[in-house]
Amino acid sequence: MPQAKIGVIGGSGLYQMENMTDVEEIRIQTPFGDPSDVITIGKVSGVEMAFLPRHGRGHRLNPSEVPSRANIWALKSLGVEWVISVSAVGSLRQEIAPRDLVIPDQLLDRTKSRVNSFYEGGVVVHCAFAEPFCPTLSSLLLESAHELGDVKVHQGGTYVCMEGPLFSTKAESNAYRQMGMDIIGMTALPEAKLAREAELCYAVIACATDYDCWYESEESVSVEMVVGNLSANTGNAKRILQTLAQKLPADRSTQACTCERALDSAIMTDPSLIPAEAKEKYNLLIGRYIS
Ligand SMILES: CSC[C@H]1O[C@H](OP(=O)(O)O)[C@H](O)[C@@H]1O
Ligand SMILES: Nc1ncnc2[nH]cnc12
Repeated sequence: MPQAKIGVIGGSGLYQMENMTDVEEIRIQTPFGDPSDVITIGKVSGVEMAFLPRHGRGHRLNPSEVPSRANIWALKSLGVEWVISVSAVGSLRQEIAPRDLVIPDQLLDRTKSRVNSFYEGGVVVHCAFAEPFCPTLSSLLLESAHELGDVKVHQGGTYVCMEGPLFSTKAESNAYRQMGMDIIGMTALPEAKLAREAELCYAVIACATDYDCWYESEESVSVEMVVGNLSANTGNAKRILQTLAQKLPADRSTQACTCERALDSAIMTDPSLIPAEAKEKYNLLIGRYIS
């Protein structure tokens, strides 16, 4: 099986990476079903990268249907350590204009019907999630975006993740603004939680496509508006990934982030009481802690 250290989950508008060379498509099965689509492995700036379109090619899966457990598991099984999500978001702040990029540093969960954890069936795990995005990866993304020179990028901000698939009401949009949220989307959760449970470094390039529906002098969000602004944004996201690929350190243990050891002291269940079948099932994620 080919391996890659970098995984990219493409969101709305990003279904393939044309700047990849030496590409190979692989279909991966996981204990949590099939990922959103085949995974393309290839080289970007000479570095191995695995690419997975979150909604499937042709955008067939709505945000609630995205098989996040299978997606994160599949990337982990390829040896991925760094996961970058490219995501379309609405802006809840005047200063974050459509086509700007944001590297968020906080998350608020407003999803209602998603499974948030890998662990069940006799394995209980409580990971720290105070810092939901990897600070190392986020700052390298920011640095890469700044180096492009012609992209407006905002450092930090809170991403509120709603269930969807309908967009928000004006009451909701204004309430999120009053709560201090900066951008809104439908997909960073449970992805970020699952990445943490799989000890992956995870960060988001959020591409602002609209002002949601709070801004009285602007048209409310529509798919047409999102798609119109996305083509410029996804092009910039691809350029950032090209720069980032050359910056990622070979060894995560030298970095300040603790993502690589997120399960240290997080597994509550007495290993001797974990059922043999659960041990086998979760070997990829927790084998080194329970054997
Ligand atoms: C097409 S607009 C709504 C859709 O776009 C975002 O998806 P993604 O984060 O995968 O880029 C948003 O979360 C919604 O799923
Ligand atoms: N306004 C919005 N709300 C939720 N998800 C979005 N994705 C892009 N724009 C969005």
